[in-house]
Amino acid sequence: MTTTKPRDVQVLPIGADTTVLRSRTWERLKFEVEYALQRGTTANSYLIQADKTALFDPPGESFTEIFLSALQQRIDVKKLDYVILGHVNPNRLFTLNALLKLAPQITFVCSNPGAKLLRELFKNTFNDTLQEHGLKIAVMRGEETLDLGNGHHLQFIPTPSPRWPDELCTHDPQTEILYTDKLFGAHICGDQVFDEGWTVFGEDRRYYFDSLMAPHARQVETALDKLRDFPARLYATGHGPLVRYSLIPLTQAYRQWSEKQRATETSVALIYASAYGNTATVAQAIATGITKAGVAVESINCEFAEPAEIQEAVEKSAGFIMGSPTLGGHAPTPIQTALGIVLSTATKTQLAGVFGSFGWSGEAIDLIEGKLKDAGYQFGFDPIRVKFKPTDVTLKYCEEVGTDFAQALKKAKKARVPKQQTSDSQTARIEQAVGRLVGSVCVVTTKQGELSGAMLASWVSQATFNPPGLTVAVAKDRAIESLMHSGGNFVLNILPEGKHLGLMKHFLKPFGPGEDRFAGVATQESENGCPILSDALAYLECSVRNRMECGDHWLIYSVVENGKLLQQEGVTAVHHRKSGSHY
Ligand SMILES: Cc1cc2nc3c(=O)[nH]c(=O)nc-3n(C[C@H](O)[C@H](O)[C@H](O)COP(=O)(O)O)c2cc1C
Repeated sequence: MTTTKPRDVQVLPIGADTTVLRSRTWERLKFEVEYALQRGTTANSYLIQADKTALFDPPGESFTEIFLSALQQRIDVKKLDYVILGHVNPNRLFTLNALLKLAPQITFVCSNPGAKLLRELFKNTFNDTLQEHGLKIAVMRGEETLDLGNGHHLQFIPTPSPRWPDELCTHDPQTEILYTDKLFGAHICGDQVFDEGWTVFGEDRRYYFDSLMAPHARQVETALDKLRDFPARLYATGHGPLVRYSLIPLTQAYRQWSEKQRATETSVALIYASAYGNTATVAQAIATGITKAGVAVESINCEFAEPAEIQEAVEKSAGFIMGSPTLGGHAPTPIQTALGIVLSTATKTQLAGVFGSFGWSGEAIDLIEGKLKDAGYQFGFDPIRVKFKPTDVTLKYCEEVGTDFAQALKKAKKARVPKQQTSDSQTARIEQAVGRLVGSVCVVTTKQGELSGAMLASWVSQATFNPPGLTVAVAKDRAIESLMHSGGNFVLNILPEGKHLGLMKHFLKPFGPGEDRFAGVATQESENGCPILSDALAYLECSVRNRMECGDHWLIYSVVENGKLLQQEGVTAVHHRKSGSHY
């Protein structure tokens, strides 16, 4: 999927006086879970040229130069009136500073928390520009409007969430374009600007939602309620295709996915603060791991949460995890306040966890760990200490930690709830019958960059002749699941009858987060870069084409691109079971 195409800016008119400028990268932009599908992304900016000129969401630093050059070919940047910010982030600052130097008259338009952050970021990073030009900011709290002329009388809708406390959507009644910032996006790069044939984006949109929105599903629902009042022909998203053809199904899907999170019985309160985004990135990876195990996450950004909100989230959760950066040898004040609330609210049966990003000493993590330990809480995992920015490997580790944490909560709950005396001779009969389905004993192996994974699989079946294809059912909470999205490669190792028990035992044992699944196992590398088990009967090199969500599993359809018999003699090991409710 990766290409070496250079970054560029794609420009297209999309409505009266309105143009989209899509800063495109075909490569993974950052080491954050949301970019893990590696399909590149677009940072979408928009320009309205009416009596006044407004620019929405200039892109981050890696695009500054090409973006400004594309912009200057279309407008006289020196005359730009407004820069509207769907959210403020440090990465965008570089471009904002360049714009301000070119056009000191610019008024920035953002929410109240956005304005605070913008001032702080300029003060810390570009104080010279601040001193020279000052910073004109129009704060939009929801009542105010901005008239650009020609009917572009903009209305603003604050949609705060723990991840983007300053998020601000904008509605233009003239074009009926709703500028939705992070909502309804996808990290995918291509020539297609709109979402015609939108079902092909289904997997990317769902992945984007799961990694970015699911941990604050409650706030997503509030945002949907607010946005419902604004007629929209187009969602002008911050990333990926603009939403024109799937307005209704995508909005419904967001509603449905959010409700599903909220209806989940077991939840984890994920309480953190993050000055520069690193702790937030770790929090996101942990949250992804928790939600994929079927446990909900209630994210709390301490800096923007009321004490009552923290208390309520802790009270209703089965476990809590706290994350903090270390700044000046301390945990930031909001973390210290939140820790006090947690200590006075959480019961000792609630499982705890601690993480944080630090530079050199990491006192905040020690402080939280020490206080929780002294108070007698049990930890679901050893504190995660990340030096500055997490790497790909660290994020995968955090995701697996999150999954294990969620599984421990589910196990504890199961132990507490007495087994229901279900009638159910009928159920038992079905399970016995389903158990008579058999499958080949296989091991799925994969390697992507520094990340690798393996899983014993017997729910494997040939699915097509042309192209040669097969399906594998992968439980949603499997660690390998996140490496088996469309475009990903794996090897299916088919084990020989009689010699399969050793490998079966090895791959069935529980692995800790980040543990090497191949230690002590003879392997060689396949053409697609994944491990082949040397003792397999045969292997198939597969490429994932699509995934179907089926209850607690993903059914993954893949095309076989290469394969070989490793042993001429021998037959396939077959897995016989007593019940269809177990593997
Ligand atoms: C002003 C400032 C003070 C810092 N003080 C410390 C410190 O005392 N000890 C430490 O380990 N790291 C320190 N750091 C490094 C941060 O902890 C590190 O950058 C971390 O990744 C920030 O996490 P965040 O992105 O979630 O805010 C400091 C960083 C800054 C900018």
